[in-house]
Amino acid sequence: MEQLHLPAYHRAQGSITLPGSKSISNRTLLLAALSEGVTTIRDLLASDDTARMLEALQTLGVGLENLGNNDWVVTGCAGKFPNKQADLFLGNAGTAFRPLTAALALAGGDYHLHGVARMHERPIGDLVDALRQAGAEIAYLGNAGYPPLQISTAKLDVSQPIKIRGDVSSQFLTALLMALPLTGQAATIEVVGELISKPYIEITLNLMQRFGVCVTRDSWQYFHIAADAKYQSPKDIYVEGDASSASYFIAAGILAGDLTVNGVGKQSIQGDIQFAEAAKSMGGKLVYGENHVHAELTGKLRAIDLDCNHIPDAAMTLAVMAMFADGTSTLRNIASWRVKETDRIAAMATELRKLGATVVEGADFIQVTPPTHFIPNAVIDTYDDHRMAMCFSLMSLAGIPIIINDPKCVAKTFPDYFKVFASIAS
Ligand SMILES: O=C(O)C1=C[C@@H](OP(=O)(O)O)[C@@H](O)[C@H](O)C1
Ligand SMILES: C=C(OP(=O)(O)O)C(=O)O
Repeated sequence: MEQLHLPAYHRAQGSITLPGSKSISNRTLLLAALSEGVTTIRDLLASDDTARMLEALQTLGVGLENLGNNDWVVTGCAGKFPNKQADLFLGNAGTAFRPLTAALALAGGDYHLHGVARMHERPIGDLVDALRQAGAEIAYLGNAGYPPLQISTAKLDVSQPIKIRGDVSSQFLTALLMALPLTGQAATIEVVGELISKPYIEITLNLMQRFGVCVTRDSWQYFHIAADAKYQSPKDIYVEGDASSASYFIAAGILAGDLTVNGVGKQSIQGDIQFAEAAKSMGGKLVYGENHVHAELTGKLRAIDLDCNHIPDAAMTLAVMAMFADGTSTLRNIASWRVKETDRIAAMATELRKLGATVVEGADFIQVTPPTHFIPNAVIDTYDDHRMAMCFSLMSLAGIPIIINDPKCVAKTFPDYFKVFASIAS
């Protein structure tokens, strides 16, 4: 297994420019394909997750042109995918797998959707249950409730409200929302139970509107799509920097330096920009700009006790920052960590303990008490989870040498992470 030895750094200085948002990139690619017209997408993320979406759209027969410099041209097919039969490998990309499941189930055709082994352990039953209410034909090819899936053409009927659970993943609601305009019928969604990761639904609604479909809603429980809803290309659309990726460099500035993070700012449509508020509550010294955040050395941090349901990805960065706080920190309402790239509560607890931390893990929380003495040169397992690798790199900025196993797992959303990290660390 490849290992990356990070030495004891003591300074993070300079500026970095973020890659495009994964969540915005994959939504924008799919919405452009579901639209009439040609869309030029600027600053698209180039990573494993977007590569899986691009490959899938190409296999489906959607016109794609790479202009270089992360700019792409998508020739929309209005959801009438030219290829009605396809085998789609989607890796571990939740933002490809879930939305494509819904779009293909409602567009019609014979499609085999599969991914890496971990994707076949990530639940999708709540989305399949909702799509089946609309008449979709979806079969589980492995364990019930999980990928891989076989989708077949079906006779759809969305005349009745579609009930969907949102307490395992918000991506199921995202997927259903984005796909329903394909039916050409008015449709109502009723969310059953608590909806998690709500800011990602805001991203979905924002981008659907950019592509001409306005969803009316009653808070977080009812969403309505009109019969004449039809996606139209906005012609040009820019992808803002990834706010989850920003968290690592905001934390780097707070822990060791004087760092400007370009690509996200107070105008960001991403929920993970609220990581900055959480970091400030720990004492982090931050200044927002229109399209950047500046972070500087803060010294001892304050421990926090925070409901992190709105920032599930960036909350992992808080868990590592908690190692430099003046007491025990608790990150709550993060049950979804258990069904992501790995069981993130278990993984985070296991790896933080290797550094000497005392960690209590619950069904939906993690409690971190920093050690009095850090254990140097800990060998960190990353569980094929990009965020584990990126989070733990931060330890080195506090003068703690650390070894990261399988560092290339960052390719899921940030292939150049360690190159960018090395450019600011000293
Ligand atoms: O909709 C999205 O783009 C995402 C939603 C979140 O997942 P959950 O809704 O499952 O928490 C987040 O963890 C993921 O990285 C991206
Ligand atoms: C959970 C994540 O990804 P996804 O669900 O989109 O695979 C993530 O990027 O942390």
